[in-house]
Amino acid sequence: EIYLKYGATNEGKRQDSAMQKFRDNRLGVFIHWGLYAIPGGEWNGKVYAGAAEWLKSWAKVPSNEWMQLMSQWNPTKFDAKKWAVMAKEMGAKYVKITTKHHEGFCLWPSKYSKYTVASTPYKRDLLGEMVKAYNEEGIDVHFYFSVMDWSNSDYRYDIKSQEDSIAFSRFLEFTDNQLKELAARYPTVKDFWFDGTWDASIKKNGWWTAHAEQMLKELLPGVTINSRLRADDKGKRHFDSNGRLMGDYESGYERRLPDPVQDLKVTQWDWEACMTVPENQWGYHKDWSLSYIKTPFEVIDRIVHAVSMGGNMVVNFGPQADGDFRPEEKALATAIGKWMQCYGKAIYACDYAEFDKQDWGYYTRGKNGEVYMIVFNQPYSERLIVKTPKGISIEQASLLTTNENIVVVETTRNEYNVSVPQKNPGEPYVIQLKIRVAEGTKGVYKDALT
Ligand SMILES: Cc1ccc([C@@H]2N[C@@H](C)[C@@H](O)[C@H]2O)cc1
Repeated sequence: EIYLKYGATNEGKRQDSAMQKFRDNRLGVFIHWGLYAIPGGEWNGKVYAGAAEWLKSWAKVPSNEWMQLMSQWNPTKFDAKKWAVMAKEMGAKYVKITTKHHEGFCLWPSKYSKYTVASTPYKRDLLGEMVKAYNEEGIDVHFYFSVMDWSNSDYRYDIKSQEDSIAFSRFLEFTDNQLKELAARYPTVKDFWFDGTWDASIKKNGWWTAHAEQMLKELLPGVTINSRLRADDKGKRHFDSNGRLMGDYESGYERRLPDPVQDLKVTQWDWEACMTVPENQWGYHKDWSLSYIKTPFEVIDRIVHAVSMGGNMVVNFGPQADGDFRPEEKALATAIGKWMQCYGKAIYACDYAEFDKQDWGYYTRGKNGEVYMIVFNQPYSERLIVKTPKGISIEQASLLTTNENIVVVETTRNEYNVSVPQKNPGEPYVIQLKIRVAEGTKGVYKDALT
């Protein structure tokens, strides 16, 4: 054990009601919206295939030139209520909003920066309108906040001189002020998801990351903070030098997921994955033909995969500069919502089932011990193999949507063939298992002598 002043503050998973709500929410929406939506991946006639919210970097645009985009910021089609209804109909229980991305443009009228909505043709407090509208739909609001701020001349990638150190301490004070401002203006916010915290300057100031976490938790009791903010005394990030998770949930699964067989360690802590629909695009990009666009079932697979391993999934949307969403994203939200309407019982407030994963799909476990089989790959054998943990047997199985009884045949100790539904549902479907914990029953099957 190394003594740490700025290491992990939690021992194991937080068990308070705010964290339980975070966990039970399971499905979130990411909203990446900023000046980058205006050029949409194109600069001076050249279209860049990289992340559209990084266009300033790809096209090497100086900050003062980039911030002139503010004069064009006028999302006349923005309607917070429509955005909230879209998230509601998708079945999202929370929304993570980019309050400020790396570019430094603030979606709220911050008094600590001149780069805010207040200094654009569309003066309104967009963040405030979104918070109100989502909350009115019963949707929790989480704030994405980029510490790295390309618009602030005090930002430093590293601390190599006394001047760097003085400038960066001014920058950290500016950041504290913005965080306090966000907490004061929008006290219903439930979470801060920090990004832009990988630079050496932050790793050398682990104390500040611990202070920022503590400050927000004092201002907003119950608020959750992601691991990505945190660096310990030695600059170790996410997990401290003693291997303990910092923050309240692991947030390293960005556009990737843990392996459901090899990476079961993630079930020991809370975690949240986030994903894009085109591989690289978080912000609005005008040309989605440049990369593969995931189908609704491919997005749903990732949502279920995360929940089956005790994690949350946040699906990204990149609104247009005019404040509307592209048709593909509206269609995706509708398709996910339709599926969640039928099968959400196997997702919301569900967790890792501790059953070994099988080829046909994923397991989740509900609050009352029921186990769900979410079937993505129905085998030609028409039998879904289930191997139960020692001492657990299957009592009964039914199709979640119709309650149709599903035949279960025990094939050997702790192994069963669960039949597929009479009529193929034609979409990923859910079988609910009623399991029995058989205390101490002697198995009827003998081990082979080899
Ligand atoms: C290398 C890299 C840095 C930052 C990112 C940001 N994190 C995502 C959540 C988006 O905000 C993306 O811009 C992505 C890749």
